[in-house]
Amino acid sequence: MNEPKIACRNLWKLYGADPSGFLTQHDGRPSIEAIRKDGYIPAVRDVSFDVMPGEILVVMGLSGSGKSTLLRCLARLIEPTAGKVMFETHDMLAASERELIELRRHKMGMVFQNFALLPHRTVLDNVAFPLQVQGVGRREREGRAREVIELVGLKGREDYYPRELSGGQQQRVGIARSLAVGPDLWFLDEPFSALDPLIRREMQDEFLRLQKMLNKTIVFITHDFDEAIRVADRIAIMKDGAIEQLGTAEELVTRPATPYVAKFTENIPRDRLLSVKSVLTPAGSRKPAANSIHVDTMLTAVARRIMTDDASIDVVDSAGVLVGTLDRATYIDVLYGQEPLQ
Ligand SMILES: Nc1ncnc2c1ncn2[C@@H]1O[C@H](COP(=O)(O)OP(=O)(O)OP(=O)(O)O)[C@@H](O)[C@H]1O
Repeated sequence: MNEPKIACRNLWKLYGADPSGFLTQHDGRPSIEAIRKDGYIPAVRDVSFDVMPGEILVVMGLSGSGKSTLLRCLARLIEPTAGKVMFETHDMLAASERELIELRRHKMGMVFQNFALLPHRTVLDNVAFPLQVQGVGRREREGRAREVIELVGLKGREDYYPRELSGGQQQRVGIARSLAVGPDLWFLDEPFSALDPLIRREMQDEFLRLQKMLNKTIVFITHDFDEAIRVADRIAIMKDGAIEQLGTAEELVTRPATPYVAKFTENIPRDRLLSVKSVLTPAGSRKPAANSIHVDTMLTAVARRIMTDDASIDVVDSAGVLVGTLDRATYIDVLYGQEPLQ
């Protein structure tokens, strides 16, 4: 059985006069109304989840919903008010300052939206910097830095200064720097939000390419649903410090747990997320037509045929058995929101 890389249980972070005392007064589970009434700010509210090795968990939510605070509580850059965070076998909230520094230096990588590069150091020195802090000798750290610089596509720019690079290139330096220590766990807080849309997409591709090779465990914050859909294994949607729902993009869209999630996801282009499975009309048992399609086909891939062919389409499973049919009316209703999904 695979153990989670991060397990977080009943995590709270309240801002205000006496958050711990307030939580105790309310048996550790105050309502949002009680929190507001007493003037506390619910930055993180009773959050529990696991992130499995190699998984990309995306955290989404409106501004102020608690995404950054949650991420920082996981690394204990912010002290949670209550709860538990396990990173592998390490109890993060019981760890000493010294252990925390060691864990952050050796096992965690962090990338934030303002790349925070050192302006008077070259690309090579910026990337090698975390290794220098670890006390790694010059030859070894520069060798490692060159490797990750090549990995992020910046070979040849080792001697440039940050001001001589574009925004996207600077962000690559930030990514290379966070990778230099070979972290197991990668925290990314809106890493691409300062970039213009084309470069942003390029960086997402680059990120996915890297992740394919490196297979890190990642917690990734973004405001942008397009970005979330591209990179996430699962998505957590936060509101007022709590996780409203955590699931795959398809689950959030097809089975929203709350009206808030339904509203939050209503503008996601469904054809990119949903497969034929979500729009099947039952069919009896008969021999499927020769031009039938597989049940896992994405809706976007059948758009042309649906629009040009008046007949409904037979849908089969991997064994070639008829599992239902797909017709134009249901397809349009599901995609354009006329029909609740099954
Ligand atoms: N040091 C602090 N003192 C008081 N309140 C704080 C502090 N830091 C954050 N907050 C509050 O906690 C809540 C969550 O903030 P947080 O920065 O985690 O939100 P976010 O979802 O990351 O927002 P954004 O998308 O704008 O970055 C907000 O209401 C914020 O004002």
